[in-house]
Amino acid sequence: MTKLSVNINKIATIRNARGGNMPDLLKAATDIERFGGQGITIHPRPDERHITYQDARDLKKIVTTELNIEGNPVPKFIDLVLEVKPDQVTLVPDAEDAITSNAGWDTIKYGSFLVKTIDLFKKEGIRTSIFVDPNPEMAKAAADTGTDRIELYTESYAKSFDQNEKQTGIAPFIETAKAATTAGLGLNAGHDLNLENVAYFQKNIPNLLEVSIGHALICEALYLGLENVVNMYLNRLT
Ligand SMILES: CC(=O)[C@@H](O)[C@H](O)COP(=O)(O)O
Ligand SMILES: NCC(=O)COP(=O)(O)O
Repeated sequence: MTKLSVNINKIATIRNARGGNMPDLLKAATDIERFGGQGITIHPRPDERHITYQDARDLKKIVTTELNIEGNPVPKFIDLVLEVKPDQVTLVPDAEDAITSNAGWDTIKYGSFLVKTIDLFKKEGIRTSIFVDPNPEMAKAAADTGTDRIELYTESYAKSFDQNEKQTGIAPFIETAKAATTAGLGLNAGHDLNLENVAYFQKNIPNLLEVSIGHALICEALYLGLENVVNMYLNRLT
C-alpha cells in the first residue's frame, strides 16, 4: 500500500499572508490525519516563507501518524531535525532562494557528504530519505550513503502527463524504482503529483511506500474541500 503524506507548506503560506493564525496549521494537520491522511510533510525553508522552525517543533507534539521533515541539510536544518526527531527526514538539495525544489541529489558527487549526514540522523533513530532524479545510477549511489529510502522527484513525470506523454515520462521512474528495490532501498515519491496524475504513477511504480503531496492538494481543496480531497487521493492510492 502507498501511504499519503500531506505536505502542509501551503497552509502555512496562507497563514503567514496575514501574520495571524488563520488557517490554524496544527488544527489542519490534526484534521488531515482524522480525514485519513497517513503522514504530514513539511519543508521549513531557511527564509521560513511558509513553515517555520517553530511549526516543526509544534507539529512534533501533535502529529500521530508520521512527521516527515524535508529540507537542505544546512547546519540549522540539521540542528532542527536532531531536536525535533521526526519519523523521517528527506534531504533535498535546494538552493536557498529556489522558488521550490527543482533537482535531486547527485548522490555520486555528494556521496561522502551524504554518508556523514545520513549517519547523524540514523544514530537518532530517524528514518532517512534522499530526494533524487529518476536516474538508476543515482539510486544505486544513494544506497552507498546508508539512506533508508529515496524519494523520486516527480516533476518531469507530471509535465509528461500534462503533455499526454505519460508512458514516456514514467519510463525512467520505473527503471529507477527497480534499481532502488534491487539496492535494498525503500521508495517514496513527490513533487507536482495531483488528483489527475497520481493513480497512473502509483499503479506503474513497484514498491512505492509513500507519496508526499502538497501544492496541488491544497489548491484542489480550495474547490473540493480538504476532507473530500484527502479521501479522493486515498481512493486513487489503493
Ligand atoms: C521536496 C519537494 O518536492 C517539496 O518539499 C516541495 O519542495 C515543496 O516545497 P514548496 O511548498 O516550498 O514548493
Ligand atoms: N516531497 C514532495 C512534497 O512534499 C510535496 O510536493 P508538492 O506536492 O508540493 O509539489
